[in-house]
Amino acid sequence: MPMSSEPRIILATKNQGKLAELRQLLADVVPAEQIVDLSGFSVPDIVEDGVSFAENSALKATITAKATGLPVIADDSGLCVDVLGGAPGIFSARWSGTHGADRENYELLLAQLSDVKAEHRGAEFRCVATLATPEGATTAGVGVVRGAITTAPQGDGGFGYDPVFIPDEGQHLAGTPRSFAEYTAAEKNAISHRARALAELKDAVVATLSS
Ligand SMILES: O=P(O)(O)OP(=O)(O)OP(=O)(O)OC[C@H]1O[C@@H](n2cnc3c(O)ncnc32)[C@H](O)[C@@H]1O
Ligand SMILES: [Mg+2]
Repeated sequence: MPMSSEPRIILATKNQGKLAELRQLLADVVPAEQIVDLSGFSVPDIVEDGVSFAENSALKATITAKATGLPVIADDSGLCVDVLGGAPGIFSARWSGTHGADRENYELLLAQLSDVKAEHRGAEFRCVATLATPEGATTAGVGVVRGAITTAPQGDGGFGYDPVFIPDEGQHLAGTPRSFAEYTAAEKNAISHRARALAELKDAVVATLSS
């Protein structure tokens, strides 16, 4: 890999929470100064009209790579609740009707689940991360983390639905069950859907940057 501080890979997300996590998750394979966000690039507005995380993730990555001429990583993700048949799913970002209204989105979800007993509150975060080259090649990684929906928000960290999601794997950590919004960044990055999707992509990222 050339020792250059030129941007070499773009993270194609407008979500600041995702952006921070993706930067941390790539830190072991790409020097920080070679990873840039969308600011400074002219990319057409992307309509996420796919019907799966995979389709929307590929749309965001391929359109951005073609528009910028650089390799791109995009992430499409969301919360899938068992008793809602997998909703909000691909509609997670605008479940309440307003895109990116995190509090309204999780409050609506909690209201919808208000009569659902603890044993039926299972859910999972899903993420598909796509690496696209300007030539149109794509590689995808998929990640899932299982957990349960709380009855009230817990914690101020993270973003999106983190205050209402308690990961099953958190049970080995000390103390009462904590939501993702009560995890440190490192704790969340150790088990998250996004970390797992990125782990599947890392070899392809290294190969693309060294070609
Ligand atoms: O499309 P981009 O620009 O990447 O940003 P976005 O926020 O619209 O992202 P998505 O279309 O992938 O929608 C994903 C939504 O799912 C939620 N979400 C995804 N990962 C999450 C996580 O790790 N913690 C909490 N909520 C998450 C969050 O509310 C996001 O807005
Ligand atoms: Mg989006």
